[in-house]
Amino acid sequence: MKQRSIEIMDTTLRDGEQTSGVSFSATEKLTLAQLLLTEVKVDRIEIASARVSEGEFQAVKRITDWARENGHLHKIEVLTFVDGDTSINWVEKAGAKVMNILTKGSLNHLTHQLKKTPEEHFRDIAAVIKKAQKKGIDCNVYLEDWSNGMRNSKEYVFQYLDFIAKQPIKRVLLPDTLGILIPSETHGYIAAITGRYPQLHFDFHGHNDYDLGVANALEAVKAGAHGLHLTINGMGERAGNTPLASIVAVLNDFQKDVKTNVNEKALYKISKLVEAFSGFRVSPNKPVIGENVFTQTAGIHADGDKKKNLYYNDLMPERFGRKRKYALGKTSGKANIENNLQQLGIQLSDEDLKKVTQRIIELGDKKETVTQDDLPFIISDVLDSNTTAEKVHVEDYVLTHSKNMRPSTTVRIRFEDGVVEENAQGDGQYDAFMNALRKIYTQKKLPLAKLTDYIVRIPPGGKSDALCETIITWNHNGREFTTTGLDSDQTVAAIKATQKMLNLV
Ligand SMILES: CC(C)C(=O)C(=O)O
Repeated sequence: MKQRSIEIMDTTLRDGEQTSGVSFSATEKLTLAQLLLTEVKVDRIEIASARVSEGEFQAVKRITDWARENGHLHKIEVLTFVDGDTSINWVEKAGAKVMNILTKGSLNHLTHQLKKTPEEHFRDIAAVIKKAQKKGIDCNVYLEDWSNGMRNSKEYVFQYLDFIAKQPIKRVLLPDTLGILIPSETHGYIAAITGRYPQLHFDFHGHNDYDLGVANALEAVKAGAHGLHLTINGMGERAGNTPLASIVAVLNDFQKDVKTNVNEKALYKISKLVEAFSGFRVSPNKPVIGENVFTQTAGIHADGDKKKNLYYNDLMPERFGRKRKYALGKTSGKANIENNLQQLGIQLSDEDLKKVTQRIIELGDKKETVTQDDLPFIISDVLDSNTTAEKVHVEDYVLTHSKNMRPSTTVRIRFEDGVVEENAQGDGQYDAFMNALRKIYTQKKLPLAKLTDYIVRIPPGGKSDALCETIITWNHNGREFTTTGLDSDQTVAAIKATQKMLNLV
């Protein structure tokens, strides 16, 4: 099948930066520009608005310097205004070669904001294009508020397009400025325009106010649009712009008669980088790039995946440089855990698997999220307590913590010959626990190992805050040894480590 190429213009560095509270530094802009063009392989990038600030000027300059040396200069675009020479001079000084001129795409905007007639506006636009041309700068034109223009002043839009069709411009950029379009409307408007002006190149620029950014972009393509404007992570004013990753996946999977140059494998990486640079967090359920979107939580899905790929769809994580994950929690079940163990290369007996599953369910019940990285620690903890023949068991305890009073603990320890209970205060809850234990051991005239070191840490590599590991070093009659305890609570983890010690001396 012959495929039509869709030009992808990324505007993360211009419209995306209009996300409330976001500002990229010049270095961040340069890094993202380089990655967008060389790794993500979008066709063009819009990197700034002219005249904004000295910082913005420096950022544009650094990007155009790099782009000139690397053959990308004509892929770098700057938003400019119908302001005589001002924007043109700014763009020229910054070394850019393409400007996207912001013009009016609705009679309402033209009349009430610019207070001009269509003829006056067209005259001003033509003058700007002419001056830019003389300086060797290419022009595209934005029809701001175009979607409202089509709804309420179609005649004006066509008058404008008749005018612009005679101008030496490269592309006409059609923004749904307020994100008000629904897909059928987008299709109708774009089809009418591309049908009437087959000689012109049209880009669709969507916003996501009704969560229809992707659907509108798809319809624009179906109706004959030649290019799309997108942002990484759907950043942008209000509800943002059409997200690049989502629409690329949709086009690749559902619109086989078109193709883009975008490299799917780079989409997750660039998403993470933009998230880090912007501080704008990606929702975990954001398609393609969200943290959770390739994580199966329900055990039944993991079971189906193992049996015959029963839950397969085309949206495979590997396409985007990601991996399928199986969540560990109270609904995860045996199959999820087995999948994780398989990925880690660990084999367990049925009995041990049951115990590990039980521990994960207990943690899940406490609303803790367990990650794959936590799994080896849970296994070691559960299986460790299996193998230690329990002579001594910490049967019950009460830990109290109060303001202006010392923490206290009541402990009940079961020995082979009966249960002993004591209480004590301490500098902290664990210290109080140890003081009570010491009383019990003194009473029973039993030796107790001395604590020499105490470390608390989140299991290394663990990305969740579900668990902490307490590692205690003991000395008994000159012999040093270490025990560990794992729990969501630090003191409980320490008590578990202590119980192991009681059974080792
Ligand atoms: C500034 C303009 C071009 C814009 O982003 C829009 O209309 O959505």
